[in-house]
Amino acid sequence: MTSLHAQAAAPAAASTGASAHPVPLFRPLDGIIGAETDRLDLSQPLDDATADAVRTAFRDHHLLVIRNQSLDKERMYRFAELFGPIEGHMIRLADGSKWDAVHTITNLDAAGNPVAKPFISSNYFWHTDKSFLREPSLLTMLQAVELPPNGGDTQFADMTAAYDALPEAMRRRIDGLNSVQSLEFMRRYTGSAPPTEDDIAAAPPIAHPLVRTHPETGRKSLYIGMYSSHIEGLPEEEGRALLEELLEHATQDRFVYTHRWQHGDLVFWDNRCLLHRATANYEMGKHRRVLMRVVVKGTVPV
Ligand SMILES: O=C(O)CCC(=O)C(=O)O
Ligand SMILES: [Fe+2]
Repeated sequence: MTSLHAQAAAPAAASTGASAHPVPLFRPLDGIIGAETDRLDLSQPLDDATADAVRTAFRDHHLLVIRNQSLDKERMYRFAELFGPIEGHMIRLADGSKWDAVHTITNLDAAGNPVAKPFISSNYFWHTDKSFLREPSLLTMLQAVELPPNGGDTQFADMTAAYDALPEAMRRRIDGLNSVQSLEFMRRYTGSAPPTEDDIAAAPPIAHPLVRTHPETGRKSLYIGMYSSHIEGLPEEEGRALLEELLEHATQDRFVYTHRWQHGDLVFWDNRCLLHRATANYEMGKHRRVLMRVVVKGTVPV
């Protein structure tokens, strides 16, 4: 938590005079996770030291908020690339086309009018992006483009803290178990349209560790959410009950940070150790909510 403050030099762009104790680039948010800064301008490429400071802050805080940005697709893509290769998308739009690497998520219909039920309604359930893939998403980045006057928050839950807070007996019970992640299950669970045969063929159900070790911090966290269908080797009902119990535990208020979007916010988070969900706390059929989105590809969970 504190290593960033000890190590990071103030970025050149932000230094306003020599100081023996440079002000840290990011300051922690007043929640369980996350840090923010208003001292970066991502419209220009970052120098190496600043890029390193941002990556270190990401490792330490798992969720970063960079205020006052207005990036085009190209700049957002370039910034996200500092964290790894950019993920392609399998989701098809109504006209058969696929999402661009940098795409938008909105509550707007094809004519640009707000609709009460947005295109991806499963985003309102706790999840970690693409956990049904062999190599699930590492980092998801959103930039506010249009916001409702109030609400439209995004929530994040800290799966490392949730794991640490489990009773010893439960940790012993779940260490070493695998959960099966399934797109088809998720669509049923969230009441969304069933996937096509092609979608299922491209992403058949896959087992991932229920307790995942973060490749950079070495810390264990729960790897659960709406794609988690059942537990390998357990009767289906027992596995479901366990998954529901863990999800309920892990999404208690004490593990959750609610991001109240401000104009100009660029927010990105670590899917390896956080769950997230959109919230429907605004008048969806009346106000526009548009966010730009890009995702960094991850590796096989261990
Ligand atoms: O709309 C939101 O607040 C979150 C959407 C989401 O789940 C995502 O971008 O992966
Ligand atoms: Fe998501």
